Amino acid sequence: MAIAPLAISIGDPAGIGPELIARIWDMRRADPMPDFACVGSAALMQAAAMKDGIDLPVARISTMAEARDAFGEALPVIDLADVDYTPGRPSEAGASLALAALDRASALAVRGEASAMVTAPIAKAELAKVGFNHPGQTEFVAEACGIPAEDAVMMLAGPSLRVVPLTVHVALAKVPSLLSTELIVRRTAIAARALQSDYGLSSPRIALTGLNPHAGEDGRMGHEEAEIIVPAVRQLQAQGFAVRGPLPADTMFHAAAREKYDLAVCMYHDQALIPLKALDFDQGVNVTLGLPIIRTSPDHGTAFDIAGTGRPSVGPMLAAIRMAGDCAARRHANSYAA
Ligand SMILES: NC(=O)C1=CN([C@@H]2O[C@H](COP(=O)(O)OP(=O)(O)OC[C@H]3O[C@@H](n4cnc5c(N)ncnc54)[C@H](O)[C@@H]3O)[C@@H](O)[C@H]2O)C=CC1
Ligand SMILES: NCC(=O)COP(=O)(O)O
Repeated sequence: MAIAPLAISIGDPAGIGPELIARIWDMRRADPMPDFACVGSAALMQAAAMKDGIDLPVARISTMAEARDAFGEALPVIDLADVDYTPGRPSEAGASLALAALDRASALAVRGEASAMVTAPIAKAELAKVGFNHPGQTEFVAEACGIPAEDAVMMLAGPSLRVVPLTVHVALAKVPSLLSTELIVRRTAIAARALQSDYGLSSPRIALTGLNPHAGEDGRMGHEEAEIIVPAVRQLQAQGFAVRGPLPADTMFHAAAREKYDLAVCMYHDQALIPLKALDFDQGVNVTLGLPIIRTSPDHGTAFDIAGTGRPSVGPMLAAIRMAGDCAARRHANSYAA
């Protein structure tokens, strides 16, 4: 049986999502990629493409089954609403479209009508104005899948590095109280199993960071390492995972250090995302591990400052589409091998 197309949610239509989707579809012949459908607005996609100098044929579809036939000649679009295209100027109508698209793309993936979902960027503050009450798309998709938000693990991956932030969209001051041995073990084990099943790493090597400078320097600069992280490392090792740490975060991202692990599990958002974006911004993918479905996203946000200028790089969005396609193909092959 053929693999179903991907569903791409349009993201905030005032951001760079629409022009990236249009440009990537336009590259499909020169640079083969998985078939996909855009969930959003057909007229808006055409307006974004035109501003980018692309003559974009669209095929309004109602089922994903129609997307495969259409993809070669037109961008398949599940047309949810007609919203004005005003790049760089977010609006409530645009945020409502972004939310509706995220919701529909999630449903398509959960029902298996899409082989994976790729989410173009949203602005969390804009979506909050129209009732979005999740910290990010990760938690929204987890809920759509019926799994607890704690079990949806964010990983950012690029050619040089993979990172998991154990705590994500929370104030830095709250991080120490949110970290626990249980949380570290649970989320690291989910990430390790996903690397085995979806990324073909039979025994992923995982390095855990410390929380404090120099991983606490024997308790002189903090106690979280000894009290929380070391017991987690021991438990994970006892479960058979190739885990080591806590390592000082400042010295584990240089080239030689990165060769010693497949995944860095970090204690908070910026500890993970700063090295990833410094090294791999233009090919960085944000993927949610631990879900029954596949969900990826580019590592960047809405970039309102350059929306509609033709300047945004397609690199991260294209990498997110390719990774979703690769993971879907691996799951498809595994389901036949089972
Ligand atoms: N996957 C998602 O949905 C994400 C959403 N966000 C949201 O995006 C909004 C804006 O966040 P910022 O911190 O400003 O990050 P941002 O990633 O939107 O922009 C940061 C800088 O990178 C540039 N940039 C971003 N993507 C680019 C691309 N493809 N090509 C060239 N340059 C690019 C922007 O022009 C800007 O100068 C926030 O509301 C945030 O919540 C942020 C990260 C991920
Ligand atoms: N910093 C990563 C980010 O903002 C993406 O979050 P999410 O919307 O994918 O949960």
